[in-house]
Amino acid sequence: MEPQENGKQLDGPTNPMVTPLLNDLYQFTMAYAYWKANKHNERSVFDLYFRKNPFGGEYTVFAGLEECIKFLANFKLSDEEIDFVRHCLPGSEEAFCEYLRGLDCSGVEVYAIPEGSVVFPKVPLMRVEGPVGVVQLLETPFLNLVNFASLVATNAARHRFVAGKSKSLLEFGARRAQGPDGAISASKYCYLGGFDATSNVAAGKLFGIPLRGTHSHAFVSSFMSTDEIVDKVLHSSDGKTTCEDFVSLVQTWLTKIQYSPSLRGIFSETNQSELVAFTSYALAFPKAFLALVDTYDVMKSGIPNFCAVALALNDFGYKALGIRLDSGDLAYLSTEVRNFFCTVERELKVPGFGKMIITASNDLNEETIDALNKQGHEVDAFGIGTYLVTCYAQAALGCVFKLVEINNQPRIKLSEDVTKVSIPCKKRSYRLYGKEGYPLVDIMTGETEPPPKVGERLLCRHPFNESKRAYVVPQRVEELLKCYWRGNADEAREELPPLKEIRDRCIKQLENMRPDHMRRLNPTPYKVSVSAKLYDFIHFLWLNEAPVGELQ
Ligand SMILES: Nc1ncnc2c1ncn2[C@@H]1O[C@H](COP(=O)(O)OP(=O)(O)OP(=O)(O)O)[C@@H](O)[C@H]1O
Ligand SMILES: O=P(O)(O)OC[C@H]1O[C@H](OP(=O)(O)OP(=O)(O)O)[C@H](O)[C@@H]1O
Ligand SMILES: O=C(O)c1cccnc1
Ligand SMILES: [Mg+2]
Repeated sequence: MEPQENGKQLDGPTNPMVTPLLNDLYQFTMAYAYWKANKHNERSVFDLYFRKNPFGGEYTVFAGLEECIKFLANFKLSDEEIDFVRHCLPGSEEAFCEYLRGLDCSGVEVYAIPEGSVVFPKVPLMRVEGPVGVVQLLETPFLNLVNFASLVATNAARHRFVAGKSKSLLEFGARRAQGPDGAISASKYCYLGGFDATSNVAAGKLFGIPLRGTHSHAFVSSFMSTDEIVDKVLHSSDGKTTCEDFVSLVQTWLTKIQYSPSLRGIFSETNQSELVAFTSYALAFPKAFLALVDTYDVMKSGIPNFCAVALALNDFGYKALGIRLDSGDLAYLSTEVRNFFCTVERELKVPGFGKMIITASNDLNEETIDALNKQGHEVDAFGIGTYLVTCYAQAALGCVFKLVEINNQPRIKLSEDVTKVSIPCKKRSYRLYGKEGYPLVDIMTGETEPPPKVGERLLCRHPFNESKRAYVVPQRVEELLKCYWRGNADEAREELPPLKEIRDRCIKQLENMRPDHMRRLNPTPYKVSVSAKLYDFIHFLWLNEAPVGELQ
């Protein structure tokens, strides 16, 4: 099989560790047992879905699909891998190796909700069909590729929701992420979920994500004296004039600020080595000067030092970018800093100085941003690491992969816990939109049922709770599952869009949700339903498969 996308060979997954062996042993033992029983080519249908929205919310962002399709398109066991699998299955027959050697995904079909969509519990994100021997081997890699991707994309979307549209959100997590893949995946999917940029250079190169960053305390504390600045020359931004001694110019500005009537009193002496560090950074990046201002004291040292350098740059046609705060009370400090910048703008008549960018970082998460909003703050950009990329508030999404049909026979998995009962049958799903343009309900139907029609009243039933049902007259009907892989068949399938397009889709869908589903406190659950026919069938099969107990 030639893995192709519109005639082009599809690359493999981003992480070369994603191979058919990135699997649980039991997938191979089952594959062997299917093969032994000559069942391996039976046509199976599996649904990949999750049961509960993460982070106490009522929505989830679906991510990871592109990586799954790239994995599928390149699914092939090497001879070395086959030898290892054989070694793991003592007593297995040599002929099984022949089977594994010929194994690929040419007989597999994948229908999925487009990546970046807002999705809900129980509705299949992916429907995977094909010979049970090979589809069984897709369970673990697919779940691995979707679970963290969707969790971290949802976490990013929630941070965006609380920060608001106008703030810049920067992902700073590489140092704290769970290993290299945790870092790369988090950068990719935080961008998908609505972040603006990452500090992770590898992710910038791999996915074209905008790169952003400031500098650290090490840079500030590494400087000790003015003598360390050897080259003090700064050419103006238009190249027409030259400042021979930028260090002295900065010092002159610091003195001016010190004697400015409205600024006097906020500070007296600033830390000199910090000033040297800022000056040196400005000489390296005159067009993109920014400073971390909390190494010694934000208001008494960092801010006046920063302003002295920024004003000196301004004399030669450069506009400084802004500052970063990395400790202390971020609401209070950002407000104080903004006031200071505005006073400088007014007193020293430097237009735009008050609009300098204030970036905040330091163990930020949804709650702290919410608290800052409530207190009032002047932060323009949030740099977020640990809580975002490790998904500190919830360890896993809990996506599962369940058999719903084999040889055209619907299958069900029962459980004492009704939320864990699977919804049988090869299904279709639709999103029904109401009069106000919001999605109202997702509905699953049997594969052969006629689709819901615009303007036609339809009964939507809770899959397990008999009394929960509603009539819906959809104003728009969107079929959710689209074909992303059809083995070798030439028939059209969906393209894999660039990451930026997936991100745009995600942002648009999140904006189009009814606000009560999105709020942080006690959000309204979005309705997920089945057709009347599917409801009846689920309960018929349930009764059929559940043994009747006997009381004695
Ligand atoms: N106004 C605020 N309201 C609520 N939380 C805040 C506010 N300002 C900062 N925070 C958060 O409070 C915590 C403060 O962290 P911590 O107690 O470690 O102090 P720190 O400022 O980092 O001190 P240090 O300089 O000693 O590291 C961080 O998680 C930060 O995001
Ligand atoms: O959301 P976060 O996990 O805080 O990610 C960002 C943090 O990473 C950097 O410093 P680092 O944490 O390495 O050092 P620090 O704790 O001494 O600031 C940066 O200064 C932020 O504080
Ligand atoms: O660029 C930054 O400011 C940055 C990057 C990673 C972690 N903390 C801060
Ligand atoms: Mg920190």
